[in-house]
Amino acid sequence: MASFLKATHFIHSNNKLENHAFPHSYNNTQRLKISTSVKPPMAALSTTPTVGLSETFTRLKQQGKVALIPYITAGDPDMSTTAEALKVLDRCGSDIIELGVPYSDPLADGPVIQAAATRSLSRGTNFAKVLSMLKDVVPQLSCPIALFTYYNPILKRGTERFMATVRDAGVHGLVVPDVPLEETEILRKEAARHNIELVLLTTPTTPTIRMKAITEASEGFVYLVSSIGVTGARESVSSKVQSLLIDIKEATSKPVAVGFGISKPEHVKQVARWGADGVIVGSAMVRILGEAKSPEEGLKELEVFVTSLKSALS
Ligand SMILES: O=P(O)(O)OC[C@@H](O)[C@@H](O)c1c[nH]c2ccccc12
Repeated sequence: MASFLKATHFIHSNNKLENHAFPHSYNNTQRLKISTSVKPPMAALSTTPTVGLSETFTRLKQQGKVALIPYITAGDPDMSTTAEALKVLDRCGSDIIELGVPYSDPLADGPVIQAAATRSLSRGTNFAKVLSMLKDVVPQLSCPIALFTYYNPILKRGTERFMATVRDAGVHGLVVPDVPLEETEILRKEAARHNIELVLLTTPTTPTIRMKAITEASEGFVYLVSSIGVTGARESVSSKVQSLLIDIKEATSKPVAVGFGISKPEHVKQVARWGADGVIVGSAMVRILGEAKSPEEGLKELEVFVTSLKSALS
């Protein structure tokens, strides 16, 4: 519990989101061995076997493409719509999907995602239900899933059991925003052992030395938070992102995806032009599903929206 309290305190007191870094506890060669020797059980049933996050970026880079990474909250408006939404997003060219586990105290989220989490929880969504939905749906997807969760569900289950469970559901990546890097060592170790790529975040206020440590420890990609504050659509993307991307790319050859406030095809184009390897769009997707007149309408609107973002990247 202590580490969770410290983690939440970290966000409250600094009003920012980032991870700290320890030097890598395992190297790339070891990592490669892990990824080739451990095959995801669910992917074997899939028509198009999914590859992990970093491999997805490698393939896209070879084609000169930038990854489109939508985020949605599981269980909003209901779990079967989430299952359908994952299929729609996949079919419309998403390269990775970030799926959020709803949490009652989502410190880093703005009003749209907070409201989605509240609705989802009030319908009875819990971690087990999200995982059982994923077990069904992941074999039908061609793109990998990065599960987004606050630290609490991990703490409750224990890191080892948590990683085994999410891996068993076919999840490839994990984003945990409320654990400072100093406390991610066990998470990273267990994630690597279960072939899960643990994505770490850096923000505009992260000092350079710390940013470097974060890029070194991050797996799959580096998540560049475009602006301080909480998630939510914004009018424009801060032009600071361009220089942040230059700095990060000087520090690492790992792919960098930008998120926070990206909600329009123009934003996506701009961020791609600045050299990002991926763009993450959350609140705009969540709003569509949450505000639609019916789940069917929401899915239709989601399809139109994600298609417009995808074509902005081609
Ligand atoms: O909602 P936005 O502004 O488009 O940002 C992406 C974001 O939704 C997703 O990655 C995310 C949802 N909740 C978070 C909390 C912290 C960091 C990232 C996230």
